[in-house]
Parts: sequence; structure tokens; C-alpha cells
Amino acid sequence: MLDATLAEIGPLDEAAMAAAQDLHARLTKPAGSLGALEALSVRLAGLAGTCPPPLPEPAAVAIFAADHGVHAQGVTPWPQEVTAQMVANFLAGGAVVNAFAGQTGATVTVVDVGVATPLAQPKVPAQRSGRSTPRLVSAKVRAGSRDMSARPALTRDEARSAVETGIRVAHELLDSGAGILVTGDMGIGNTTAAAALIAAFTGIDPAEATGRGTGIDDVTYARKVAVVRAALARHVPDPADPLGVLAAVGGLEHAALAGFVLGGAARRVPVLLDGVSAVAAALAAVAFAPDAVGAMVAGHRSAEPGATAGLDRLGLLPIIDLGLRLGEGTGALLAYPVVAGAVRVLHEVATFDAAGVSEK
Ligand SMILES: Cc1cc2ncn([C@H]3O[C@H](COP(=O)(O)O)[C@@H](O)[C@H]3O)c2cc1C
Ligand SMILES: O=C(O)c1cccnc1
Repeated sequence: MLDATLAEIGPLDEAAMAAAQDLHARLTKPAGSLGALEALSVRLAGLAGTCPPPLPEPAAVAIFAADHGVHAQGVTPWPQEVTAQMVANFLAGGAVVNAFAGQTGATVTVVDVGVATPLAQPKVPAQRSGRSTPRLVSAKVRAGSRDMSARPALTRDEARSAVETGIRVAHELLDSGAGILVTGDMGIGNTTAAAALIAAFTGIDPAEATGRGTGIDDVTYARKVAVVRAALARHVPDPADPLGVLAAVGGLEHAALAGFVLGGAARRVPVLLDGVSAVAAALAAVAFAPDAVGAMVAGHRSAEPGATAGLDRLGLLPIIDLGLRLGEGTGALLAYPVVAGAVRVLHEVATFDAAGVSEK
């Protein structure tokens, strides 16, 4: 399934991009006045292979949840159980991601690819008016990854299975009518794995890739950098072998997110990336299929330094930059109206000719 997906991912359609460029020149606005939105809409035309590209609606956020054996190394102050507890909160509609999804009409799907502790029952009644009910997909590959500082976090088969889960979820959401995929993550300890993945794929030093995650003191931070450094020194992952990198130092949610991105790219639908875990997964996705970058839209610049390094490597400009460092899909959902606006211009704005507006 992974190989079939990779075979479907191709380059942007040049003719559709030229048509979008040409249309932009004829719309009732000074050329270039929509700044980065113009290039974004042109690229999305190239992705869809048609101008204008379909409006990217509705949005569907998938929150991939998993735990991390490296939690045992004291890289985060939060107990591991918070992953399962937050899954219950997502399903109850009580998390920040639910608030932002409700605001943009996005559906919320929570995918358990590797939560280690039993899922708690959702406590708060689910519904607020006009919002769809969050859905749980149970696709546990194993109960958390292994501790990357002692052994590979995953076997290659486990990593592949998580990647394929992400591909499957992308197809399911698109088959249900989603017009854009939005990445989300939940996994206590996952900024350690994300930093290790980003260092492995970009070659930057672990100290540059590692951030303070949920917020840690200097002692914990130094330990976190040392854990990432030691894991990379132990496994020496080959950046040209994305499954090997994911297995060595990844999390199950990172592997699934990589598959989710690849699934969107194979269906030529945009994938809106959230924070540092999404960026780590996006690096894996381009290592699998370089053309997958054509489907990626960077929602925001996470405060995690590895995210900026990863976005630079991918050549992606984040839409918003507000110092967010939450994950869940929150930054990407805030950026969603900007992406939708970029495409809407190509659908609704009149040409100079049609509107009778004089050109210079
Ligand atoms: C209550 C709570 C809600 C969250 N929602 C997202 N994260 C974010 O923080 C975690 C990663 O940070 P670290 O690597 O420092 O553990 C992930 O679960 C991520 O999604 C949360 C974290 C907490 C505590
Ligand atoms: O920006 C992120 O993606 C992030 C930062 C801290 C913790 N979890 C996620």
C-alpha cells in the first residue's frame, strides 16, 4: 500500500499553474497585491491540475495520538497518562483543537496509533451547536514506542504499519468529502522524537533541533538534548531511508502523520501542516516522495526551533507566526481561512474586463 501510494505522487501541473498565474493578472487588483496568497493559490491549482482549484472545504483534522518510551528518560514533566486523558478531552470536544475546529467547520478525527494507557471515558458532553461530533479511530500499532535511547523505537514493520494507517485515514477523510487535510498530534514526549527526526533528516545538531516542548527547565532541557544526541549516535539513521529513521527514533504518530501527508499528496489535495511533529513527519514524507512537498502548506511557525529548521529544508513559508507551541492541529486550523481565502479569490473575484475597471 505504501509503495502504491508513493507511485501515485507526481509533480505539480504546469498548465494549471500558468492558467492561475494568468487569471491573477486579470483580476481586479494590482498585480502581486495579495502577496504570498498568489503563489499559494497558483501552487494549489498545480496540485489539483485545474484552475481554479476546488475550494478547500470542508477541512478535516486528524489528531494522531501515541505514547513514547523515551518518556522514561525524564524529557517532559507531564505524566504519560495525559495522552489518553487528552484523547478523551478531544472526543468530548473540550480541547483547544475542538474550539478552533468548530470555528472553521472542520471535522475532528482522533486516531489512536499507539496510546500506552487505557483511554478514559470522555467526561464533558460532546455537542456544541453546529459542530460535528469528534470520531475515534482505533488503530493501535503497539502501546507506545520503545525508548529510543536504549533500542530502536519501532520495528520497520511497526513503522510501516503506522504509515499505512495514516494513508488509510487520509483516504477515508477524503472519501467522506474533505477538501483539505489538517495534521494534528497528541503524545506526551513527542517533541523529543520530533527533534530527533528533524536532526536525522536535516543533519542539524540535536541542540538546534530540540526545544522546550510543553515548557521545561534548563536541567530537563539539557537532558532532552543529550537523549536526542545519544539516540542518534546509537542508531545512526540514514536520512535516505525514511522508514529506518522513523523506526529508530520516531513516534507512531509521526509515522502515521507521514502517511497522512503522503495520502493527501497522492490524492492531490492540500495538507495543512501544524507544528513540530507535522514538520518532522513532512520531512519523512519528502524522503519517501520528493514531490509530496507540492501538497504541503505550512500552517504556522511553531516555537520549537526544529520546526523552523524543517520548514526551511522543505522550502515552506509558514502562514502564521504567533509563538504557538501546542500542537493538536491548532496552529494549522488558525491558518485555514487564509488558505481558503487564497483559493476563493480565483473563484469569485471579477476580471478587469468583466467588472469594467480600467487597467493602468
Ligand atoms: C495538557 C496538554 C495538552 C496538549 N495538547 C498538545 N500537547 C502537546 O504537548 C506534547 C508534547 O510536548 P512534550 O514533548 O514536552 O511532552 C504533545 O502531546 C503535544 O501534542 C499537549 C500537552 C499537554 C500537557
Ligand atoms: O509547536 C508544537 O507543535 C508543539 C510544541 C510543544 C508541544 N507540543 C507541540
